[in-house]
Amino acid sequence: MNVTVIGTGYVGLVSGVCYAEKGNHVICVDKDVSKIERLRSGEIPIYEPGLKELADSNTAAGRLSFTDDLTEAMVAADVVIIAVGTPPLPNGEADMRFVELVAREIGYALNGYKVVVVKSTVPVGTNERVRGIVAAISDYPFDIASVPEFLREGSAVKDTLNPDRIVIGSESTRAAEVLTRLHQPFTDQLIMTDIRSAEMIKYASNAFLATKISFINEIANICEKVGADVTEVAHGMGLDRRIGSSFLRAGIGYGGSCFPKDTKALIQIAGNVEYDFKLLKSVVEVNQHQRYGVIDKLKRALGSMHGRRVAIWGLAFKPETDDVREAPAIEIIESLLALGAIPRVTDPIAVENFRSLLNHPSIEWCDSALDAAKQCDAVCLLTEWEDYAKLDLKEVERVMASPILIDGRNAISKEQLEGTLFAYYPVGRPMMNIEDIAIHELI
Ligand SMILES: NC(=O)c1ccc[n+]([C@@H]2O[C@H](COP(=O)([O-])OP(=O)(O)OC[C@H]3O[C@@H](n4cnc5c(N)ncnc54)[C@H](O)[C@@H]3O)[C@@H](O)[C@H]2O)c1
Ligand SMILES: O=c1ccn([C@@H]2O[C@H](COP(=O)(O)OP(=O)(O)O[C@H]3O[C@H](CO)[C@@H](O)[C@H](O)[C@H]3O)[C@@H](O)[C@H]2O)c(=O)[nH]1
Repeated sequence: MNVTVIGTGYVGLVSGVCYAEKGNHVICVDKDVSKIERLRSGEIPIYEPGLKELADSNTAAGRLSFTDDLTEAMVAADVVIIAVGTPPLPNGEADMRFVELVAREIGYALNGYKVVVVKSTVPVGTNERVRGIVAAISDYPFDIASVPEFLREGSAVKDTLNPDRIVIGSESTRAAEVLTRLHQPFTDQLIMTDIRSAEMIKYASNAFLATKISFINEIANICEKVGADVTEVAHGMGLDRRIGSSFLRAGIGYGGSCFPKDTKALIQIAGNVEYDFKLLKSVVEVNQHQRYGVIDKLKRALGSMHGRRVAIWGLAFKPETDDVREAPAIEIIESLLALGAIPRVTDPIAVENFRSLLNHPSIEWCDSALDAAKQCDAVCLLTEWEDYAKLDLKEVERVMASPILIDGRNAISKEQLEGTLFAYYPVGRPMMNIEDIAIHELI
């Protein structure tokens, strides 16, 4: 099948490469000419395990190509997939500008029957708007369908090639048949539904996962007060199949390009039909507050933060990605700067992206976790990179001014702490090594 994918962000690029991997001829289009040039020269602009190998082999096999010319890319297409961004507007609503512009471009480029798929995460009713925009421009026949994307960054290729399910929202038998043929090689779990339900499944799924995270974070906060261990609690809960063990890792809250934006968008979608989504509003509020637990623990350990050197391990919103969009690290570092502290920051791959978001003269950029810890009064682990869970903390302790470790992701093991004098502050678990007393009184 001939597939044209519009937008080469995470979703467009990964799904385009994976459609090619399943034997389709895929042309990926982006209006960002420099991105297309990089892709044509074999460079992958995002960090995503396994993506480059797959892109290279499919390009070499002649199944994958890149262009900035949408009209040319659509000539032979059976399916045209919209995968452009839907970033948040200041009021939380999704910004539909890019989707609507692409719909117009599709209208002008249409040259015969095609299935137009909306893969971007969009409010209910958007597919109908896209249909209206295309139909107002073109007389050629086409069908519209919603195929939301559920990939996670960092495991996007694996998720796309082995999805739990693929949701296909369509109201035309012809489109449903085309999209079944396109997606059957990925899974037997094809959920055929109407367009509005498909659009809603995406928001409801993200909102539910975000709810699990905020729920376990609140349980963690209570655990800290009553002396229970949230990792034990989550394990005990998760074994109940009705609950499930995933997305019960307590920490500093969710970030990334999806949960923060999609939860706020769903609150707005509900508000637009006069429904007050109270539960989801609390989920967002809990998440916003959770990151400041790191600052509270630092203050408890160090007293005044002015002039304190604080190492930050991890800037990305999660491991295995260089994406820093809505990363909790942003507000944590801003708070440290406001308190007069000196953040010494590091991340295996996200430093450059972070620097382009927040480049304050007081931030010290470091090459490694050990380098960042030098002469620091405390270390805060904000992203659970595997490397950090392997660090020799005795070595880290030696370079620090005082051995205080705030673990925002419960990533450090008991074994790592053994033989050190670290005051260890995890999330929702008992502290280890020394009593819960202010270190500044000791030193
Ligand atoms: N990032 C994820 O993990 C993820 C997962 C599931 C769903 N989604 C959803 O998928 C959509 C895309 O997300 P993303 O993270 O890939 O976006 P992104 O912002 O990383 O990339 C979007 C791309 O679209 C391009 N673009 C914009 N307008 C264009 C136009 N008129 N013609 C051609 N290209 C154009 C941009 O240049 C950019 O390269 C969003 O709605 C998002 O919510 C994202
Ligand atoms: O138990 C958990 C699981 C996740 N997180 C945090 O939640 C955020 C999101 O993580 P994850 O869902 O793994 O990453 P995303 O790439 O943002 O993927 C989510 O958002 C995508 C965009 O909509 C969807 O496609 C995916 O299905 C959905 O998982 C990250 O900050 C994680 O640190 C936790 O704090 N605790």
